[in-house]
Amino acid sequence: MVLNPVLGKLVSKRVVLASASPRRQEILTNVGLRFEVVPSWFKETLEKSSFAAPYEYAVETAKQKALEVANRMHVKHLRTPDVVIGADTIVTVDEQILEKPVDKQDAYRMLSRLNGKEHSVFTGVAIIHCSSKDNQLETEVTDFYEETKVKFSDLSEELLWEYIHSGEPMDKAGGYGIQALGGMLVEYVHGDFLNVVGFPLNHFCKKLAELYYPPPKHNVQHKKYDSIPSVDTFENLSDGESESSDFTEHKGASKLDSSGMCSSGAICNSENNSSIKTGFTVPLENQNGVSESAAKLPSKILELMDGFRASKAMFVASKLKMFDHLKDKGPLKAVDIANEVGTSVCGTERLLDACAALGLLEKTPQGYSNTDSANTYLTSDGECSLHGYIIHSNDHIWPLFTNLESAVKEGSRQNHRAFGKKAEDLFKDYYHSQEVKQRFMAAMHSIAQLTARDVATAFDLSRFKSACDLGGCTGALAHELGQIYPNLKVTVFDLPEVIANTSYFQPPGQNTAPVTFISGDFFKDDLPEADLYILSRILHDWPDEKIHVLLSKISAVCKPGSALLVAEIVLDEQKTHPPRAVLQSLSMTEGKQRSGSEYKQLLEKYGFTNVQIKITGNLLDAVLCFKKNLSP
Ligand SMILES: Cc1cn([C@H]2C[C@H](O)[C@@H](COP(=O)(O)OP(=O)(O)OP(=O)(O)O)O2)c(=O)[nH]c1=O
Repeated sequence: MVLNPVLGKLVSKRVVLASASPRRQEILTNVGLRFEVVPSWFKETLEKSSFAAPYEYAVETAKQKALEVANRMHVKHLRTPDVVIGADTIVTVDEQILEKPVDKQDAYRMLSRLNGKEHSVFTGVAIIHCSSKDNQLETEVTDFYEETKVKFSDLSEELLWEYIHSGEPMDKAGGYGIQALGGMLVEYVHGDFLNVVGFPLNHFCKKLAELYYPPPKHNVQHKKYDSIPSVDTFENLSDGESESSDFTEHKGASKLDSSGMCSSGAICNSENNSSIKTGFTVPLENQNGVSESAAKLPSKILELMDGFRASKAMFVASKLKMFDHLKDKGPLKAVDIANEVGTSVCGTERLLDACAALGLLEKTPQGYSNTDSANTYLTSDGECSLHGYIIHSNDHIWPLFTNLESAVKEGSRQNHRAFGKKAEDLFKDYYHSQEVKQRFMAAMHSIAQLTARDVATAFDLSRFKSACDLGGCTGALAHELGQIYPNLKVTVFDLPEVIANTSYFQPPGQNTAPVTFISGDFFKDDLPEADLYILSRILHDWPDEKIHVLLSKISAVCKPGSALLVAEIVLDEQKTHPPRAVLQSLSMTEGKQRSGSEYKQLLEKYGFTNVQIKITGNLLDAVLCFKKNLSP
């Protein structure tokens, strides 16, 4: 798919859409972009008269919306995003800016002004690349706008009021929605239709192309200075062709040279570029004007080369519970931590420095202390602790990955090489060793806690009265469902040895809705009755024969109208995104990761219909489907 290289650049980044507009969310979701939605709290109250042109107002508002979210996420939630996207749509007629109407009279005033005339719709967009240095947020703003001309027919008063009473105008700039009933008012549109709906997708992709795929420097002298992106079409972009651009990518940085110019020679963001970073590598020219690749920095490859060191440093610091010690007692010197943990002073110092370099710890003359992220995610009792999963990754997944070469050669999981045992024997360990069992459950619990809200809210499940989470382990998702849907009776169905160990993981306090735990084997035993069944992170692990047994059973107990909710990472149709899922496949379980169409096909095969897929942009996506009504 030709667009992949452009949007693909955002895949590994934490992207946030700073907008409550459902249209913007839909436009970006439809092209496969994964993002979080954090609506901006910025009040759209900039003084309009202070802007020379209406689009400047829209661009500035978009920028302020995005900056507010970037700052808030950095300060309050301590989750600095990589990219924040903000947008603002306005309608202008007779040099007046129209935003969203405040009431029906206001809508009437707006629509009357547009009646029978041509007007402009401007959307300002800001793309903010964020990074955190010494706990300070650093931002680089790229912004642009798009104009579309729209002409309304001559409309009667009656029609205008009928339209206003439909309620549609209220949350829309200019008081109309071209994508729905408002489309009937419109005689013609000149320009990008999606721009009117709230997001100029085409220009956005061109901007990304300009940022991530700057053309070679030798174009510089001859290129006209304008604000039009230097890459006009995407057709010529493919990952193969863009190899050199990959090598010149710098995290969170637009491609500007030290003069503030795009390497294309276009003045980057002549529309308004609020920060300019210097020192980017641009291809050098030799005396013949031919660009050389001497200065290219393969940052992506260097990052991958070192990635395993970074993972292991975090794993070992977690395993030695250094983050736990620092949470209780920090700041501490390396020698104190070494004494507490029983490690060498020099080794501990190196490990702590590595963690500081990775942004997990802060180092001051008083010693080392946890960053807020470390407190939240890396301590074993942190609010959203990932400790269990990290230990599982260190003890179980790491040894498997060190045998990846054999796994690829043989096409099978490498338990025998990694642990000196066959898969069946390892499974016996799981049965017999309390420690192994608890470690595994803690791993599942930490991931389930982190993903539960996304899964529980991916669809409106309020119509269901009872739900059964098959393989629901510690009940983390079940509790979240109970919180969100207080009338839902939730049951967790899992193996007896799992159910016997769930008490340790139950949330404290009486305020949570009760969850019922029932033990059984979902491949063999009768399933509890429910009108919503849930399979969260189950299907990707099992081979087709087992999935056949499981889905046949669920389908058989599901009454028509009952539903099945599947939570998995849904691959794109090319099966190369998101990378997390693709890399997980390398564990070589007998199961596999699937794309949206593969899930649809699979579920339809077992009598489910109306398959809906929600890409959450986070760790797990969700698929909801309904048991078909029996044919009459
Ligand atoms: C003209 C027009 C606007 N719109 C919408 C797009 C925007 O959502 C809205 C303009 O308001 P905005 O202030 O741009 O956006 P918003 O309030 O919906 O969301 P946020 O501020 O959180 O980003 O009008 C349509 O949906 N159809 C149309 O035809």
